[in-house]
Amino acid sequence: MSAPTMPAARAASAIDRRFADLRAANRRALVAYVTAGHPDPERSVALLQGLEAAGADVIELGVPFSEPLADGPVIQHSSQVALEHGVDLDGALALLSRARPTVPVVLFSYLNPLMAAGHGVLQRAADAGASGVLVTDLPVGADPEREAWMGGGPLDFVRLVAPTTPPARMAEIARHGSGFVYLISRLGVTGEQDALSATLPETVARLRAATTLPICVGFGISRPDQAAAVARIADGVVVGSALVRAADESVDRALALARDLRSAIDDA
Ligand SMILES: O=P(O)(O)OC[C@@H](O)[C@@H](O)c1c[nH]c2ccccc12
Repeated sequence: MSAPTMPAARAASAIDRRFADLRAANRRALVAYVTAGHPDPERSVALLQGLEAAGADVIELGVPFSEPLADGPVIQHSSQVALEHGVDLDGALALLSRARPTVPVVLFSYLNPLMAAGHGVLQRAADAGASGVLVTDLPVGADPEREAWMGGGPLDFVRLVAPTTPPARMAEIARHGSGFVYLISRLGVTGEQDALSATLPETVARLRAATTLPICVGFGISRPDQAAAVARIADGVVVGSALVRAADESVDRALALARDLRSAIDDA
């Protein structure tokens, strides 16, 4: 059984508008992942506020979770640190509403914290300033009722496609999402890699044929040259672990990396 398709008449969201503006300017998005509450709540707010000026077009705000199974060591550690600072889903929303970044924010969460928070959580997230939600462990068709909940609320529902996803399934996934489609560049967990997957351009082309949504690629992109290579084939470049690792040193380090990624993407 598959989940209901997104309503066709959905009004343009902040994410839609951002990608439309980028397309009109022939630019690609820098999508910056940070973990809420990492390296500590104060610096997390500073990071959220600084990322736009540093060139981020969309922020993925990770909700700290005790079993982050899709995440590699850098993001796992950041999640642990944030939890030690007492930042959970409610804490993440509180930090977001304090920071109020003007770029669209996608709340990145495992299903469990959202379930535990109950039905009003999507509206609370929207009130705190989120424009979208991505649930890392809720694939299309897995749980139509919960998917209808996620997709039927005030937030864009961003879905994940893997390099192994067959073309027909890519189209189905995209139909059940909104905002953009997140293409995982390779199998495995999050984390920096020396080389991009050689088959990435073909995978992006296949996804392109399956959807009109913007395509953002993440997993293993950490350096400006890698970001530039992805910017030549996709609509957006997601960088997580490299920014989180830089934030372990300082907020300035992370913002400097964001600026370097931005200029590489613009020059691509
Ligand atoms: O860390 P990387 O390799 O740069 O990849 C981005 C990734 O961290 C971010 O989008 C993300 C964080 N946690 C996730 C869980 C599933 C999918 C994606 C993610």
